[in-house]
Amino acid sequence: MSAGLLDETRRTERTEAPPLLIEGLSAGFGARMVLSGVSLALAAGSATVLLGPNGAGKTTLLRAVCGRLAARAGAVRICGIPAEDPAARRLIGLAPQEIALYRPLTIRENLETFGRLAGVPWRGLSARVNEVMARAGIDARAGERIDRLSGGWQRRVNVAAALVGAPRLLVLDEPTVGIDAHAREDLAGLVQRLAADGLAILLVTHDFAFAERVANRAAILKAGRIVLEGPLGDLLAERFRGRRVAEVTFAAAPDATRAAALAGLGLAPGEEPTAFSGLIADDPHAVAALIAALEALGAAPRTLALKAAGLDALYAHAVRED
Ligand SMILES: Nc1ncnc2c1ncn2[C@@H]1O[C@H](COP(=O)(O)OP(=O)(O)OP(=O)(O)O)[C@@H](O)[C@H]1O
Repeated sequence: MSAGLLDETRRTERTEAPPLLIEGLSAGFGARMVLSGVSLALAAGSATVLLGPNGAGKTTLLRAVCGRLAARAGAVRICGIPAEDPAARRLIGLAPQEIALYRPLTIRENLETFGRLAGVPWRGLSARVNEVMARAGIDARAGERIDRLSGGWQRRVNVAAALVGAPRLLVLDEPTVGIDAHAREDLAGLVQRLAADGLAILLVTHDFAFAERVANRAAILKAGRIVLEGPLGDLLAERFRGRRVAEVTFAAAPDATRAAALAGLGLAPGEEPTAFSGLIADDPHAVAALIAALEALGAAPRTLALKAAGLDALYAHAVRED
């Protein structure tokens, strides 16, 4: 086979290989293993949210994906290329949690710099930067310095910087930290467009509402293992068919005894001390029975709302289960 044909064959293999394939990955630091037997595949055009409690190993997994942590067992491949190969690194766009931009430089200057770092040749750089700015909706302010931009704009540029090298896999680490609702909507739209363009997206976030807007798959990591993974709609249907989430608030925070009694009714504490929620059957009798049980406890609810189980319920369910 000629060298040219071999190159062509390799290229074909690479384009057909999934943007991210993790198989049986175990990795850690020194004697401490953090990830055990993690497998995950991301197809082109899909967006996967990776969730997990603090310390579950999300950042460690991202490090392995970016080739910055060697596998003890298993493998990570980017479009078929081992993650530790520099060629794989060039196929990944990473938008880190901390805004990683040159503050005194303009948007355009930042993107040109990131383009050079990502190996974009000089000749195509300007056109590539223009294309990315248009895609990210930031071209109108191309000449403005980063330190003059709002948090929301800085986030958009942070994502755009990850796109200049024309990656196949985009990794977004907590992209909604520090931005307002409007900027969050803009960002959600951008991520959806990027997935529609064929990028594979790996999103790490604690922002369930954002994740629900943009992700079509979810993976939940707990103590270094994937405990749940699949299409979001299927995961929700499998676990919550015929049930809804009842969100209850009380006039005052229940004491420990009453909280224990509420737990007995399947109601777990929410973020506010007066808020509790739990799953109930999706029928009017179940609601009436819950209200009667609460009244019997002397804990008549101030409000009771029913909603479809979403990613937050799925996460709570998966993390609680052993
Ligand atoms: N450089 C390191 N050396 C030793 N242990 C580490 C190192 N980095 C992380 N760990 C440990 O690995 C475990 C997983 O950490 P990791 O940061 O991957 O979790 P995480 O899911 O990203 O958590 P968080 O949501 O808090 O960011 C933790 O117990 C952490 O202490």
